[in-house]
Amino acid sequence: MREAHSVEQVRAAEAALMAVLPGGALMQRAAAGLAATCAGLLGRVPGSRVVLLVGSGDNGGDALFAGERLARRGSRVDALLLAPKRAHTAGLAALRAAGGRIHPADAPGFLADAQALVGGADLVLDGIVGIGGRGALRPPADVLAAAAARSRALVVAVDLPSGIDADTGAVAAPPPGPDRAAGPAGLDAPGAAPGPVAGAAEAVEGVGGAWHEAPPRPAGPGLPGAAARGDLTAHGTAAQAPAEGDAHAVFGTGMALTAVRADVTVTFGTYKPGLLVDPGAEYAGVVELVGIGLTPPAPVLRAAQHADVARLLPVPARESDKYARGVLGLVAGSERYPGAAVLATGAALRGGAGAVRYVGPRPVGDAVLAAHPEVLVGDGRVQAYAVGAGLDTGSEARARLATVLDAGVPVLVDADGLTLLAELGKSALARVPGALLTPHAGEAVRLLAGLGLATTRADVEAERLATAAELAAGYGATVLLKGSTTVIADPYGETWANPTGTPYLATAGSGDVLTGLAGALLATGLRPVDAAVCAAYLHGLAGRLASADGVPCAASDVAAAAPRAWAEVRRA
Ligand SMILES: NC(=O)C1=CN([C@@H]2O[C@H](COP(=O)(O)OP(=O)(O)OC[C@H]3O[C@@H](n4cnc5c(N)ncnc54)[C@H](OP(=O)(O)O)[C@@H]3O)[C@@H](O)[C@H]2O)[C@@H](O)CC1
Ligand SMILES: Nc1ncnc2c1ncn2[C@@H]1O[C@H](COP(=O)(O)OP(=O)(O)O)[C@@H](O)[C@H]1O
Ligand SMILES: [K+]
Repeated sequence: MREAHSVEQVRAAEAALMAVLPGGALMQRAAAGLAATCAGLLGRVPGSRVVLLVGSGDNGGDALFAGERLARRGSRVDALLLAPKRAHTAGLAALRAAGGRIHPADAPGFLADAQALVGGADLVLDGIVGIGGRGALRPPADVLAAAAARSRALVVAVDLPSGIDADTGAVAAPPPGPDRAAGPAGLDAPGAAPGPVAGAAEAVEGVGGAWHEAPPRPAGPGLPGAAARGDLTAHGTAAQAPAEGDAHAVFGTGMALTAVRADVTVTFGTYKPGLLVDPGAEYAGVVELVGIGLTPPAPVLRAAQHADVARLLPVPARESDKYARGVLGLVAGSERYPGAAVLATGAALRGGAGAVRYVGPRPVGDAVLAAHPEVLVGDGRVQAYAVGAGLDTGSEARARLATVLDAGVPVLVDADGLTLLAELGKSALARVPGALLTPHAGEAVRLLAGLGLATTRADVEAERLATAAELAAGYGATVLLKGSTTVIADPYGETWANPTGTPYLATAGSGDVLTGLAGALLATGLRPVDAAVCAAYLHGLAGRLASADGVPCAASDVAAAAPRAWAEVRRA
């Protein structure tokens, strides 16, 4: 399991450790781990070209000391000091002593030289800001972040990609204005007002190493799954990329980034939530954790791995029968949307329950039976309900929802069921012993409106953790908020980020498949939060398997791949 801690928790743990260690020891531990990862990525260290982007705080200090270690092993190291007067003094002296070259941002011609160095580097180390960062990158860091994204160098972020919010994963929008001016003293200039934007185009696995079957990224020399930079379009900048060193072209086309896009992030002591949640997770690339001896308290966010899910997945006992394994009642589909019922039942049959009972209009039941003859049709006893996929919002749907919410068993509410729930308000869940709500961002907006809170889809997408927690507390239910990073929050404060998935899951009916899996797991007796964590994980993995080699998949392919996902998890 990956555990993430807030900046406040990291600072407290760091202070406790620093009180009993000699000065500078923590930074040396961090720098040693960082240099070791960089050396592994470079493969051959002597003769390699390493460029350090050095900001004004300890994040820059880490980069300088790691640069010192690489210089001593034969790398050519160039440090670009973005705030020369405030660069880490001891780190600077150490790098100088090891033969590193220092380039202060207030030197004439700095920007053009800096871009040329970044363009020719094998590895760029991003030590601009770490957990002390606030808002968008300031000039000239923003321009150098863009240069790093264009270059063929591997970009390694120190602790976290500069510019992402460590606690939320939000990436600030660029400040308003036609072109961004950059000056030598730019990093000391006032910061931009933060405002989140969605992450850009690259498809990555989110949390590196979580995957036994990594996505098809070209492998770097030393770290399996890490990308060797070769494809400019991966960073969405190739079409506009100006010639290296052409500062005018850079400013003329507004080529600046509000955050660094890393291939690899080396983070210290513990994961930061922003590394596990998009858009930050996408900017972080593959994340490596370097232990520095911190002992932080309970995490604010967790991300499951195969073994965690394997421990939770139900296994039938020797003398189980289908009722003991759990029966899911699926209240889904309508004459208008019969497919949702067919998809959800198909997935539910692969979700570990003993039986799936379909409850709904007769013609839909016939369609379900035609596709899945093993489904029971009609009312009967169940251990959990899943209600809402393709249900419609008319009077019949309302009556069905009311019956389910009164049945005294755990209930998963999805899609149209959520629209109706938002109208009814949280009191509608009063008699449900364990509710699981599975909104996408648009449905989350409606649910928040049901609590009297106005927001937008963009705000939900930028603040996924806060939104899920707010809904969980407001409705007294577990909430699985779907999206490029699916996050899960229960009403007692437990929060998870799902590390599996692929943008190929953005296909019609994919949410119905998730409903089927999660509903079945709920019926087996898992706690709603555990059912949600397992279902999201399996769904993401199944999506990856169904779209292997970049072949688009349909939602029914995702359901069909669920047993393979299950098997892969179990093998762990
Ligand atoms: N915690 C631990 O256990 C350990 C922590 N360690 C390391 O320390 C790091 C934290 O160091 P830190 O506290 O010095 O802050 P840091 O991230 O360098 O940034 C602060 C500076 O950045 C500036 N700045 C802010 N926003 C900006 C922006 N948008 N764009 C540009 N600049 C911006 C800000 O300037 P100001 O706002 O004051 O003008 C200030 O000067 C941590 O991430 C890890 O790497 C390890 O060494 C060992 C163990
Ligand atoms: N860009 C993306 N990356 C990864 N997963 C995604 C992405 N977009 C959507 N998904 C996943 O696909 C599913 C879509 O569900 P939903 O929005 O309910 O679709 P539908 O209503 O068509 O079934 C969710 O599990 C969501 O997390
Ligand atoms: K950084």
